[in-house]
Amino acid sequence: MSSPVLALRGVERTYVTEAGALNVLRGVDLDVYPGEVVGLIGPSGSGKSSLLHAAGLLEKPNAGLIALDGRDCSKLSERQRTKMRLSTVGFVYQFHHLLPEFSALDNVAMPAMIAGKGRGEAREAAQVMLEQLGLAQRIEHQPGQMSGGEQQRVAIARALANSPKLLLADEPTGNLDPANSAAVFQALYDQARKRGVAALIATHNMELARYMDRVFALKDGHLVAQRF
Ligand SMILES: Nc1ncnc2c1ncn2[C@@H]1O[C@H](COP(=O)(O)OP(=O)(O)OP(=O)(O)O)[C@@H](O)[C@H]1O
Repeated sequence: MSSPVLALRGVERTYVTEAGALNVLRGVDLDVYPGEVVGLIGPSGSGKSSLLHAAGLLEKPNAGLIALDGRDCSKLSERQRTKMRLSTVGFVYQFHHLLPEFSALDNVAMPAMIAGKGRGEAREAAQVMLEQLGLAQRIEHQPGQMSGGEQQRVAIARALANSPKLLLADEPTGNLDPANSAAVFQALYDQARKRGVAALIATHNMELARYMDRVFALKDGHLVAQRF
C-alpha cells in the first residue's frame, strides 16, 4: 500500500477561553491515502474545522505529530509551513472566498502564481481545471456573475489547480441546495479520484457522507470510525 499523504498522531488542540480551557481535539490519529475521499462528521462545535486547520498547517496543534507527504511538519518554521502548505494542500470552504473583482480564470490561477509559477503556466493550468469542472463557458466571468454551484466549482478548481496532494474541504456544499450540493460533491469526488489526491471532507450532510470511501465522526475530541 502507498504511504499516507496525511498522517496525524496524537493531535491535540486546546483553546483557552474565558470559561476555561476547551479541549477540542484530544489525541487524534488518522491516515489519509492518495486517491481516497475520507469524510469527517460530527455535530457543530465538535472540532471538524479545528482538525482541518491543524492538518492543513493553518494552525499549530498543542501536541501531536502532523506529517504531510511523509514529512514531519511539527518542527518546521512558520515560513517552511507556509511553503509546505502552498505546495501540498488545497482548501475548499463552505463559502467560496473567491475574489469578486477577478475572473474565474484569475481566481484559479492565483494560488499557483503565489506558489511561484509563471503567469502563463498558471493560467493554462487554471483553464484546464475550469474546463474539467464544466466551466468552459464561465472562464472570464466574475464570481458575482455565476450561480452558487458554479462559484463553488471555481473554488474546487482553485484548490486543485496547483496539483496538491491533499485536499481539505470544510462543508464544501453547505451553502447549496440539495441538487447543487450533490453535483458539486460529485465533481469534487471525481476530480480527487482521478488525480490521486487524498481528500478529507468535513460535512453535516449524511447523504454525501454515504458516498465517501471512509467516514469518521468526532466525538469528545476523538475520531470514531463510522464506516470502512
Ligand atoms: N479560536 C478559537 N478560540 C476559542 N474557541 C474556539 C476557537 N476556534 C474554535 N473554537 C471552539 O472550538 C470548538 C470546535 O470548533 P470547530 O469550529 O472546530 O467545530 P466544528 O465541528 O467545525 O463546528 P461547525 O460544524 O459548527 O463548523 C467550538 O466549541 C468552538 O467554539
